[in-house]
Amino acid sequence: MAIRDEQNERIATTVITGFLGSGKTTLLNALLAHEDMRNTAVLINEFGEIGLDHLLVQEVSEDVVLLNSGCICCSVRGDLISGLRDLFIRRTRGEVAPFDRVVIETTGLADPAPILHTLMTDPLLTNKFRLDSVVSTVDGVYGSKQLDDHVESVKQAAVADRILITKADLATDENLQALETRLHCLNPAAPLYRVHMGKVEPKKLFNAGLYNPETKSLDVQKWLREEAYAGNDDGHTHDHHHSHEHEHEHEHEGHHTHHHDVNRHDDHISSFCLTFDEPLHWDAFVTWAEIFTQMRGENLLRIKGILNLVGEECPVAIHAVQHIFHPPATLPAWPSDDHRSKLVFITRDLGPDVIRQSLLQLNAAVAETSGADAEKHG
Ligand SMILES: Nc1nc2c(ncn2[C@@H]2O[C@H](COP(=O)(O)OP(=O)(O)OP(=O)(O)O)[C@@H](O)[C@H]2O)c(=O)[nH]1
Repeated sequence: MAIRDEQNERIATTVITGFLGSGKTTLLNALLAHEDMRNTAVLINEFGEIGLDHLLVQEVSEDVVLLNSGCICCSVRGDLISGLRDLFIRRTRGEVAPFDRVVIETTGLADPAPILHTLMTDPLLTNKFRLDSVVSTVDGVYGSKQLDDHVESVKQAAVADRILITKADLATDENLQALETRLHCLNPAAPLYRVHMGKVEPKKLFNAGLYNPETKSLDVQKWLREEAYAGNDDGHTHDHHHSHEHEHEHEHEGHHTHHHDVNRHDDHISSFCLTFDEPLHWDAFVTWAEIFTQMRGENLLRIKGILNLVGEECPVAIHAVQHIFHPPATLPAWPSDDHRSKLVFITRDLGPDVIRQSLLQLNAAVAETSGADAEKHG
């Protein structure tokens, strides 16, 4: 599915999130030393905090350095978003190398959603940058306890495209497998990698977005990964029916059962895929999205989908993080012969039935109104 070149020109952006002390800085330091990070700009809050000194080779200006790997490292005091704009302006003026990827570390932020929302909706940024991936670090030792105690930790795992289990060297295999099973339930489509002192090939963390720069095309199947939600479809939340089979590329796979504790935050989380055989009316989907984001925004963690719309030949991709939707993208063609609408959800205290029924009801209402209008005018 080839697309226009301007998609290609937007700068791929990766956001690194994760609980306090879960290994974000260690990951970043390991990444910065990697030569595949050439052409990458990294935004961090403060150089001081991260201890980069031994890596610095050339100071470009007070807050920008060029590393051995060729990577540009930029420290931002305050707002990461204005930092991103500044960095882009410097790139345009030739003051820094023409990087084609940005990695943002969200130190000190419990919830990555505000940054993701700005990246997804700020017109100045969406023109120049595209959100490619969200990477979450989860502590191999304390991760389970953090999922129990802190809902932010659950949200960080739910919005991730890639999950890195850190400090695997300090945890037992049994604990790691239980943690992996739990994370896989929370977010079935995100590949899980165990890492030691942040060592991971950078390319494993990138190219999770809809646009695949290798093929210069939109790769819906790789992006949606609805097959990962198999067994959770239509009415089966993970509490009851989630398959513990790990279908994806774990570096270490686990097939273990775990014991449920009723108070665990992630026992309130469901992940599922809804499929609609009949085309949907765009007005019905928009009304549904408005109602649910206003009334149940807190319960939506992530939505991705491909829609078959009445009157449209081509599919439309939609993507939301919590209550904020990305601008919808019309794709140039269907990726396969399967033209059904598919929506994958990660939700909190919100099951698939109410979503399916409300969307179908709204769709029937819009169909009836448009049918009546057509009759009136015909
Ligand atoms: N043994 C071991 N220690 C690790 C590993 N990854 C990180 N650590 C240690 O864990 C501690 C916390 O790691 P950081 O990278 O600072 O974590 P962080 O998420 O950046 O922490 P904040 O910025 O405070 O949120 C440090 O002492 C690291 O050296 C690992 O894979 N193995």
